[in-house]
Amino acid sequence: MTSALRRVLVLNAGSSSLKYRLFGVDGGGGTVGKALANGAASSIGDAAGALTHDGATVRPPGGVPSHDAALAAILRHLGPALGAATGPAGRGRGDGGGPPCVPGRFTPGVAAAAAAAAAAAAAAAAAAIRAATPLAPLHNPANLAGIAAAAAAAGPGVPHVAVFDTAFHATLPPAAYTYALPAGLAAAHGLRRYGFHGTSYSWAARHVAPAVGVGRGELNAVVLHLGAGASAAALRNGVSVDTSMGLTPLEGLVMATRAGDVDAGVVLHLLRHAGLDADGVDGVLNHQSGLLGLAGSPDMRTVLAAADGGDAAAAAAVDVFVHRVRRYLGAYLLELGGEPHALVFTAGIGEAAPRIRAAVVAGLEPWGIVLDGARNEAAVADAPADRIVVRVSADASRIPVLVVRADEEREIANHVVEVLREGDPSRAAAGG
Ligand SMILES: Nc1ncnc2c1ncn2[C@@H]1O[C@H](COP(=O)(O)OP(=O)(O)O)[C@@H](O)[C@H]1O
Ligand SMILES: CC(=O)OP(=O)(O)O
Ligand SMILES: [Mg+2]
Repeated sequence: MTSALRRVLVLNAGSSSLKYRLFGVDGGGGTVGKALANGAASSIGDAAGALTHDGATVRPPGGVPSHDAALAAILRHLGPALGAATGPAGRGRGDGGGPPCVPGRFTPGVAAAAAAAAAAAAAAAAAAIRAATPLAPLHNPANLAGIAAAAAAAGPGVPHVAVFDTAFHATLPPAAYTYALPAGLAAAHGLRRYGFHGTSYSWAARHVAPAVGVGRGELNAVVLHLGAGASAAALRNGVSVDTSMGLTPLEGLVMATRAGDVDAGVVLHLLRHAGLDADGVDGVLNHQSGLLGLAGSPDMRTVLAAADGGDAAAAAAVDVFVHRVRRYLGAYLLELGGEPHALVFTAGIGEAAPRIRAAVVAGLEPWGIVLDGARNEAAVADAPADRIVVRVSADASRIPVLVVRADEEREIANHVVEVLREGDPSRAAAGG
């Protein structure tokens, strides 16, 4: 059965991006192989929005207005490759045909979170994902559109798999996932911390463990996923034991447009005294806050450049961003007993902003964290393109500081191959 699995198309919708990758599958369906096509829509909703296909970038006038528009453009571009991969309509995986189309990274419904597994995205699953959209309003609609559009493009008989961004955090202990709300109310509404960016943490664990010479099941690490959406996680024995995002991807770190942690009293104050209703508060906290709210741009590159140019608000935004990351880093170092195998930076800012890395670990030498200035400045731009883990700490650092090139698309494909190899998606190994 699995020998027919030849291609996996991954669609990965972030809050500001829609990345895609078409993978070949090697070893009779067993392992994810070469990327056959690769690209992204970036800065969606911004005038600077762009589409990149296999390294060539085009900037449509006015940008890329929405995830729907991004998806349409990507499928238009992929048309020939998809056709070649799927063969005539109706030829599915079972008869030598096409790719499972894989819209990735959903937030689950409550039941799916408890089951903690990647799940088949049949119509019922799509309905469950739709029902969970209030928990991930920035992500689920884009991924649901991905299912529909990919189904239309690939034709019948091609399996679709949803990989849940929360599944990796199914191991959170109750002390970490419980909100101190009335227990009955919390149970009735599924109010608990779920955590997100699981695909990225799963990828980081897969590669950091061998890099520091331990088995994946032994790895203790603090991982900082700093992208447009940002979160932190503490991994003990290879699994998540704490994370900064909560019921929704709004809690925790300062993000591009999301506030992260605020006193819940702020919400009440805005409702009672600022003339806002629930949608208005949603708009403020999810879309107008974070770097955008503090500094006028959601893009850390712009904010850093403005800070360099003497913009006090931009400099303050960087300080708030870093302060919040350090608060979680300190907590997670304590939680892991002070001596994890690694401190890991990953995602857009984590990979490409040496200054942010340096600020996050400044003064932590007494805690065994010593950056190497030159390595930090060079990473990861100067590392070979196929190097996933780059060390930026000094040799004397008791805790290695590593930068991991995030590859959520390949990790999604890894999970898909695992799911389809199992045959029964509901028995899939937790991941994503
Ligand atoms: N050289 C850089 N310096 C600082 N920030 C960067 C750099 N390159 C990218 N970023 C930031 O990374 C973020 C995007 O990260 P990414 O993980 O791709 O986001 P998404 O959550 O949309 O997947 C953007 O906010 C951008 O500002
Ligand atoms: C879950 C989440 O916030 O994702 P992203 O960082 O892609 O916005
Ligand atoms: Mg992301």
